[in-house]
Amino acid sequence: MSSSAPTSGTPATGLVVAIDGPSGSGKSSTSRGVAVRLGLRYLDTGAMFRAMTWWMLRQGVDVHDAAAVAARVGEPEIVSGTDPSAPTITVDGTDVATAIRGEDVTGAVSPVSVVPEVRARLLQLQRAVIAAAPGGIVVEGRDIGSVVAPDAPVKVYLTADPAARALRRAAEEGGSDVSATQESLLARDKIDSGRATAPLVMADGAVHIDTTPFTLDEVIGLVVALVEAVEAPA
Ligand SMILES: Nc1ncnc2c1ncn2[C@@H]1O[C@H](COP(=O)(O)OP(=O)(O)OP(=O)(O)O)[C@@H](O)[C@H]1O
Ligand SMILES: Nc1ccn([C@H]2C[C@H](O)[C@@H](COP(=O)(O)O)O2)c(=O)n1
Repeated sequence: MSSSAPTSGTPATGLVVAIDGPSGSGKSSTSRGVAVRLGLRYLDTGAMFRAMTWWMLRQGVDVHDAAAVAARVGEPEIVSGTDPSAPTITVDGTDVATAIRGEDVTGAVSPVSVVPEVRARLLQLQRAVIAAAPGGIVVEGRDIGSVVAPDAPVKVYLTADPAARALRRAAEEGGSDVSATQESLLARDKIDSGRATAPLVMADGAVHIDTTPFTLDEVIGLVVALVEAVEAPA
């Protein structure tokens, strides 16, 4: 683990644990595990970008036309349920939890995510969810520690070797092609890190955990220890 300098200030809301990192580094599984162990809420911001993308595709919007995407960004109602044992996501009342994991959405989410109007709309929704979780929340994505909740008292940046990430993802998907999976992860990393607005970066004050040698339970334990250290009385 390594850490850069801490930021100053505390959030106006309850405890926020910000977890960022590249695709397949273990953000969702770690965040849910930490939230369950600590009795916190959980928000998957990637699911919100996927939900927006799902809606654009369904409306026939050309996802490579940023102006066309920006023009429609205010229309869908995206609602995230924050129970870490059973997170939900709906668009205009339709459960899209399964649909947003399809190849069509995965292939289109990067161009939608770079559109500044998309990021601005989802940032507003993300901050509203955080504000509605006064007991504390674990929030995961790409820009949580840098943009969404820069004052979060616990910030974690998860990574893993591309080969480990591809193997884990392929195993999850029932043995899909590992090298194709790795290529797709790396392509999304490149876009996420290279975009002008809210690129994937390790936020100031974040603790870096390379999860490659650790089991999921071990990584959850490391993050829980970081939270407990922050919450312990001086
Ligand atoms: N430390 C770990 N050891 C082994 N497997 C892990 C570990 N962390 C996560 N995994 C597994 O790796 C896969 C990817 O994890 P997860 O979906 O949590 O990553 P992610 O960073 O949220 O991905 P994405 O950004 O694409 O949503 C899952 O099958 C998960 O169970
Ligand atoms: N805070 C976030 C969260 C996600 N994205 C984008 C980048 C990803 O490729 C895509 C899907 O996220 P995933 O489900 O893989 O976590 O959404 C983002 O730009 N900012």
